Amino acid sequence: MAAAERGRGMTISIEYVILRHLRMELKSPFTTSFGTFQAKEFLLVEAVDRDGVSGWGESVAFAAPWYSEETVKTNWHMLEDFLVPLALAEPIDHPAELSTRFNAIRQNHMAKAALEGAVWDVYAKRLGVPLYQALGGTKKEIEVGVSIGIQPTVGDLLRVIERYVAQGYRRIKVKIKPGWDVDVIREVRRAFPNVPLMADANSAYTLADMDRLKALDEFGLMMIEQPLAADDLIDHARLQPLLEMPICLDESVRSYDDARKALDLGSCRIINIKIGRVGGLGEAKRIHDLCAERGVPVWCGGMLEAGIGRAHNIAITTLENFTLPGDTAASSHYWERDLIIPEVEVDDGLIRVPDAPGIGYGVDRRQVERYTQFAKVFHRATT
Ligand SMILES: O=C(O)CCC(=O)C1=CC=C[C@@H](O)[C@@H]1C(=O)O
Ligand SMILES: [Mg+2]
Repeated sequence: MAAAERGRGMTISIEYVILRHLRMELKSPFTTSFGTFQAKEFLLVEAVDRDGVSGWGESVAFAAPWYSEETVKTNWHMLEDFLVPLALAEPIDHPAELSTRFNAIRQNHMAKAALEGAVWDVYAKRLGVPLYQALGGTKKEIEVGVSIGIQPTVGDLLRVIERYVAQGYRRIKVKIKPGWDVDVIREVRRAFPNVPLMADANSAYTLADMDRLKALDEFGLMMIEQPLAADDLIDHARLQPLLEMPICLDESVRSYDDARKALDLGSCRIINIKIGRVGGLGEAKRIHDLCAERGVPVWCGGMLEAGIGRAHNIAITTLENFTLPGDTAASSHYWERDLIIPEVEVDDGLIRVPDAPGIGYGVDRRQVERYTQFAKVFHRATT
C-alpha cells in the first residue's frame, strides 16, 4: 500500500468521541415502502485525538428499520456500549486496525462505519492528505447521478427528470414497484429516449414477476437495482441470465464475502457500494478492488446523507473502478442548509473533489448544534 494509504509509524490515540443525534428537514418528502419521511434523523460521530484533531463520520441508519435492521437507536446503543469503548481502548496505527477490532461485534455495519469513518478522517488529517488520497483514490472530479423518489403522477416524474437532466446529472434513477414500473418506464423513455436511466426496485419483486421484469428489457435501462429479496443471492442468480439488462445489487451485498459470492454465483453484473451498508471505508475499498479484478463496475449509492456522509461518498468514489455515476447529488437536492462548508455542489453532473486534508470540507459547528437533538461525550478511561 502507498505511504499515504498506510501512514508510517503514526499512532492515533482517540481521546474522546462525541455522539450527536440530529434531525434535519428534507426539502422533498422521501417515500419508501415503509412510508413517507419529511425529516431525517441520524447520528454524527466526532472522534478527537490527543492533539485535538477532529474527525467526522455519519451513520446512514434511518429512524425506522425499513432499509435494514439498523436504526438510529440501535446505532446509538452499539456505539455507546460496544464500539466507542473499543475505539478508546488502545491507540491504533491505521483505521484498518479499528475494523479488525470491530470484528468482535456481529453485523451493525452502519454503526461501525460511522465511527470508522470518523477515525479515517482523523488519520488523513494527521497525514495532511485528503481522505480520497489516503484511500488510494485518483480522480479529481467525479460524475454523479440523481435518485428520484416515487412521484404522485407520471407527469410529476417527467417534470422532475426534466429539471435534473437540465442540470446535467449524468444518470437518472427512478424507483419502481409492481403497478408503477413498465408503463412508467415506457413514458420516461418516450420523453427521454437517450438519458442514461436505471430503476431501483428495493426488493419489491419475486421470481413470480419474471415476465414483468423481462418486459423492462425493451427500454435500454443501464441496470435494475435489487429487484428481489434484500438477503438474496440465489434467486438473483436465476434471474440475471434471463435479463438483458444488468442486475445491480444493493441490500444483498453487506460485505466483501457477499460480493465475492454474488460474483461467483452470477447474481449481478454491477454493485452499488454504500459505505454504511458494508461496515466502513476499508470494506468498501476491498469490495471495490474485488470488482475491479473481476471487471465488474461499481458506483456509490446514497442514503440521503448530510454533508459529512456525502463527503465520505465523494472520497470513495475517486477509486478507479467507480466507473458509473452514483447517487451523490448536491447538498441543495436534500437540504435548505447543509452541515458543511462549502456545501457539495454539482456542476454539469460533476463534483470537484476537495483536496483539503481529511474529508475535505469544513464542518459548520453552528449548523451541527442547530440540528442536534441531544449529544453525549465519551472520554478515554485514564485509569
Ligand atoms: O441518497 C440518495 O439520493 C439516494 C437515496 C436512495 O435512492 C435510496 C436510499 C435508501 C434506500 C432506497 O430507497 C434507495 C436505494 O436503495 O439506493
Ligand atoms: Mg438501492
